[in-house]
Amino acid sequence: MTTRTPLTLITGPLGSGKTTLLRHILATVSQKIAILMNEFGEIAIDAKVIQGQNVSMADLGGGCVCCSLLGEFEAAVNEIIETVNPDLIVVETTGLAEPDALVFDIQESIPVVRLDGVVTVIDADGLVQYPQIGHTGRIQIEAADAILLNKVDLVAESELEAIAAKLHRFNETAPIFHTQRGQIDPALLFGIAKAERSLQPPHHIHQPEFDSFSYTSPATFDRACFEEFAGSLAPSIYRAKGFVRFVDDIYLFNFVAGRWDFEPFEQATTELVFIGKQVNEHQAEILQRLKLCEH
Ligand SMILES: Nc1nc2c(ncn2[C@@H]2O[C@H](COP(=O)(O)OP(=O)(O)OP(=O)(O)O)[C@@H](O)[C@H]2O)c(=O)[nH]1
Repeated sequence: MTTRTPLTLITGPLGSGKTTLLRHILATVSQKIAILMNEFGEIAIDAKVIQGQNVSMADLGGGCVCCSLLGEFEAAVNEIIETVNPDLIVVETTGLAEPDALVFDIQESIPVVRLDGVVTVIDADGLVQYPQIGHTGRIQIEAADAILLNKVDLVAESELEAIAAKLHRFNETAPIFHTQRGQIDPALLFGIAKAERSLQPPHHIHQPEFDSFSYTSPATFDRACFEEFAGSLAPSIYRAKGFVRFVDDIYLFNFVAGRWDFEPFEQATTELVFIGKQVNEHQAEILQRLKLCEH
């Protein structure tokens, strides 16, 4: 009998810390890992963030792996096993993905892998700002074998208890680990799949309420102008990410629910993705404001 390659699924809402966790896993796990990335925006920012780390990776393009890209997903899994023969496969889904269809597909249709666990990363700060857990968030929590309640540095201890209790109502069995920047012993994330999992195919009608658009530019940006821009983005922009070139260097820019940060990052040019509800209403204004920040 051929052995099935263990496959771990990382899911969780937009900007909750999935790529940060993946970077931590890649930095701390010695086995040969292959990564499958699925991103929502048309520019693959996360794939570029991970690429520098000398790891085999396949990128599943813009869209949601949970429905329209299932065929591509199966093909990518088969190809990565044939070409790289990894010890482990880790899949990062978009924050908008509902993982139930994917879990079903992995168990039923891809004989070369076995589901090793579903890890759901939750943004504690996001849940304080937007306490309502929507349909997609609920499915992500229900599917979890382990939940990382991440960004605990941004939230008071008393609020964390209430959030953990809320998560527990949707999933009574998954352990909840409090983390900062995904720092956790990776051993707690592998070999954790539930023995019993519903094998009903989900009736999946996925209608993401989110849109995205992107922006690329060969220009250098004025940092103060860009920071003012980031500080006054319309509240409907929940997530923005990408690379920005300032005079001194180029940075990875991450914006989630009104908070943002920069990290020096080697990249050639400025490219940004904006994600939110009805973002297209703000597209023209955002592009115009970015133009004004170009040197
Ligand atoms: N303060 C704080 N920031 C964090 C923590 N974990 C991640 N972040 C920041 O949150 C932002 C988003 O992190 P990512 O890892 O890119 O989130 P993601 O879930 O991969 O995002 P999407 O793929 O767009 O859904 C980045 O600015 C991270 O540095 C944390 O524990 N504390």
